[in-house]
Amino acid sequence: MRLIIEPDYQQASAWTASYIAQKINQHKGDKPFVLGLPTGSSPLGTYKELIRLNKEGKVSFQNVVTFNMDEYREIPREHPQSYYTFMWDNFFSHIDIKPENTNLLDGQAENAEAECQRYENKIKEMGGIDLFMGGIGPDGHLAFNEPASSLSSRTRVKTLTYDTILANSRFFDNDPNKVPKTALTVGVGTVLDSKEVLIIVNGHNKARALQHAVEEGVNHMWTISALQMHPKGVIVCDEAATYELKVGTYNYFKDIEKDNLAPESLWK
Ligand SMILES: N[C@@H]1[C@@H](O)[C@H](O)[C@@H](COP(=O)(O)O)O[C@@H]1O
Repeated sequence: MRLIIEPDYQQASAWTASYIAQKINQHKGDKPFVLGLPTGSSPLGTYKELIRLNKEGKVSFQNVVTFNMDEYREIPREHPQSYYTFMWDNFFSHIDIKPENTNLLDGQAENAEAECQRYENKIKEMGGIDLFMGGIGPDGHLAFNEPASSLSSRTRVKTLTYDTILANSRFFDNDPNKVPKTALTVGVGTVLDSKEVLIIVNGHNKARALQHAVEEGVNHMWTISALQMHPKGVIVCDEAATYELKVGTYNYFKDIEKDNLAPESLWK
């Protein structure tokens, strides 16, 4: 696993966006580049940077297909807090992606199981995900794979924990009762099948999760820790998220990454 420690959120976002843009630009062949995407506040800075790079002509999404991680059930996709709305408001409508190349789970599907299977099949049809970007919750959940989710899980319906409902209530007038109680989510196994996985971890409230992800063993109570099993896992974090790491761990990753060219230098 690589751990990239950037001084602050803005620089972590710039690093992530440049890395993704570089991967898209390096992609060869007729097959589109397949990108997995998250919602939440963690990726917002990355989306802003990718929009800028797209507008400056440094990266194009014409040959990119996206799959989002998750979607709430119980609210229609037109709802201001649906992940569909989030993606169009914060990313898709600002870049040159073809609308038919964006994939999101249909949270309103009557047959949720069939919808999840359709999603898994579609990912397979596209040849798998080249790069899955993600964020994590304070309890280390990846997508909506709450603590104790199977680390080989596939796309399915999940019930949200009260912690997650509370954390996400900030988008629902701070009222936990307004937060959907269930969601459709890709599984940990779905994410791990991607050729590469990049997770953004920022802020003090993620420090405990980062410590478990990096320093503790693989454990279903911290589903992000499954990244340790991935041959190409990258975590990009800010300084604030490192506060629970041992000084030795922090110094180790700072040291082994110090000579690696930061991808943002490509754009200067
Ligand atoms: N399902 C999403 C996750 O995919 C996301 O990583 C998490 C953290 O969100 P934030 O980035 O806003 O802290 O929130 C939700 O629970």
